[in-house]
Amino acid sequence: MSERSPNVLDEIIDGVRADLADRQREVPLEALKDKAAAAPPARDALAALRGQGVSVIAEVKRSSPSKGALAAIADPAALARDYEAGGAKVISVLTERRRFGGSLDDLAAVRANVDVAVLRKDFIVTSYQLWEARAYGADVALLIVAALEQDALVSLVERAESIGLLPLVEVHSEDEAARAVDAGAKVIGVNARDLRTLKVDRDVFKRVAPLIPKDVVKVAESGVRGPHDLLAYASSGADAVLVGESLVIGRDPRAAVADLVAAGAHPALRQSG
Ligand SMILES: O=C(O)c1ccccc1NCC(=O)[C@H](O)[C@H](O)COP(=O)(O)O
Repeated sequence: MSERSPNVLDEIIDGVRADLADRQREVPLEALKDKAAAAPPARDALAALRGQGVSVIAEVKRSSPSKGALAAIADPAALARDYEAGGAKVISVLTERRRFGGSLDDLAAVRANVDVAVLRKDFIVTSYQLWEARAYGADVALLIVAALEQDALVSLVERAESIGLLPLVEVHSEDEAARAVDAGAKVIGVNARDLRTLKVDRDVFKRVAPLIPKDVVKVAESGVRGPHDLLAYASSGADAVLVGESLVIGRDPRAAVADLVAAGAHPALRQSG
């Protein structure tokens, strides 16, 4: 990446690379590929996200750099089942350990206990992590444009698709959206949170979404506190919203997802699925 001062995203990625080096020493790539080959086939997240209404992607999130500890989540599979019962189309599992308290075991536990597609939400910088994602059951993998040079982004999009993962390519600006489109992303997430500064600006989606082609699924990420935020994102063209914090800190995650799903199902929101 170009010369700039260190920021939160860089710090997270430094930790991710250190943990990754440990795992690569413990589990050779060939062993991971064997595990991926033995995993159940990937679920069709693209079809789920292209369905009627605004889809809800509900996230298993214990903590975050912006807020610290959010919820203990002793049983991520139980939380994911609640999300699914509320109508979530995809479950997002944060697998980063140091700042989010997640793990690949969380991912596997969630995938084994729901019937919907599951997203590995992490800071993916090598194809090894994509093989891990598939080996532990993920159907979708997050690729963050701000964390990748363009050639790396293109090659990770291709590698993800070649091993059966749907890449969700995350952007936070017009330039990043252009890079995601050039990389061939079928699903683009516009994150309201600037991962370098942690500032949340829900208007970013409104600015960036018009630059994304119509046939690409648009996911509005972060800052959804309830149905009113989903409706605002929907009015700017969101096909789906990705929600973490407000679900894990609430008393009834199933009802909270159901409320979002009901708001997103309003026939006036979308002319076609
Ligand atoms: O959540 C953070 O503080 C954060 C900081 C740095 C990098 C990523 C971060 N979060 C990942 C996400 O994008 C969110 O977990 C996801 O979009 C859900 O957001 P929210 O509903 O606001 O929890």
